[in-house]
Amino acid sequence: MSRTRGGGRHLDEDDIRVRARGGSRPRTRVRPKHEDAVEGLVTAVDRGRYRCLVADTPVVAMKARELGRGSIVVGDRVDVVGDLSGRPDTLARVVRVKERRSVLRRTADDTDPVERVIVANADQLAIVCALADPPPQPRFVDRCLVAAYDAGLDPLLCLTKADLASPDEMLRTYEPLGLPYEVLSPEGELEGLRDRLAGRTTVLVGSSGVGKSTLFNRLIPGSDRAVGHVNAVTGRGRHTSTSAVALPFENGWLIDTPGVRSFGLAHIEPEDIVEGFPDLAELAQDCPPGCSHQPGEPDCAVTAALDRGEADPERVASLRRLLASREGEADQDD
Ligand SMILES: Nc1nc2c(ncn2[C@@H]2O[C@H](COP(=O)(O)OP(=O)(O)OP(=O)(O)O)[C@@H](O)[C@H]2O)c(=O)[nH]1
Repeated sequence: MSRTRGGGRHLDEDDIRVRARGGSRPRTRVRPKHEDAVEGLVTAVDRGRYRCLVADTPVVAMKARELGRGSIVVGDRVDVVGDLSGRPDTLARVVRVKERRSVLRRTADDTDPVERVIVANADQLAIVCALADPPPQPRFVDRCLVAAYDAGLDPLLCLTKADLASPDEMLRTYEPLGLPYEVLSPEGELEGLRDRLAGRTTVLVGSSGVGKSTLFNRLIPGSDRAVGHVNAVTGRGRHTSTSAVALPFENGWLIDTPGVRSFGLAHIEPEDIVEGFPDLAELAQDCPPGCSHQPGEPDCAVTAALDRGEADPERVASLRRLLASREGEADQDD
């Protein structure tokens, strides 16, 4: 079996056991080569069942045994065989997972080395943060940014409840990062946000109460987030709040992650965060190995450039904040 860089597996001919010539009886069970497999997109996962969209038909599938323990997540492109009619009580089989373009991961907490893939093949991370009720949570935003940089997703800041408070302070905080953002209120236009989402695969994250469901339901009226999750895979009323669900939106996909309230970042190396700041990454090449880039760190080339006036102080401050959030020093928003 060959493994691809993104963790996908392809079966090749070595994987198919060939009966030695000269056997007396023909095999009764021929292992299919899956040449007839059809490509599908995983839109929901629930306890070993994968809802896949196959040529516009929603099909429920299980994982073929030969795929072993490797995970299949929402956003995966897969090859499916078997009953693809989508009729109730039919079950197809996922036989291949295609190479992933991107992988959004989290660790359960900052001390847990086990990383989980949450979503595959997304290209944008929409970080939903309220301006009031609950108060803005810049540290949550920072952690999401680190996860986005690590996954290679473009971050998008969605500031909700602008009818309750001004976005100015949050915008000042994030201005040095040059983040795209949308300021949203109940009666306000959604056109700008729609444009940013159209044609892309966007994962939405936000902590409880920030208005993520409200936003989802405005963008996709009738999607009824909570009920949607329950029915997406099994058609039954079971609560599946921890798994992601992809919904089609304007030639792209919106992926809701109801169970993801924060990102454990233990799997992320500080260098990966610095890479998110190309201007500072170049300077950091002259730092000693393992440099924290924090004030007082000996021989830090970033600090030296800052002192010479050759580094943007706001960007250095942002980088330091994100590095600190990786260390868990700024885990909780006040
Ligand atoms: N004033 C104001 N209230 C809002 C806005 N958006 C959402 N709300 C309210 O905020 C509360 C929380 O909204 P939800 O959409 O349920 O928030 P959520 O992020 O999905 O939270 P969970 O359901 O806990 O995941 C609800 O009472 C909404 O009516 C907004 O733009 N302005």
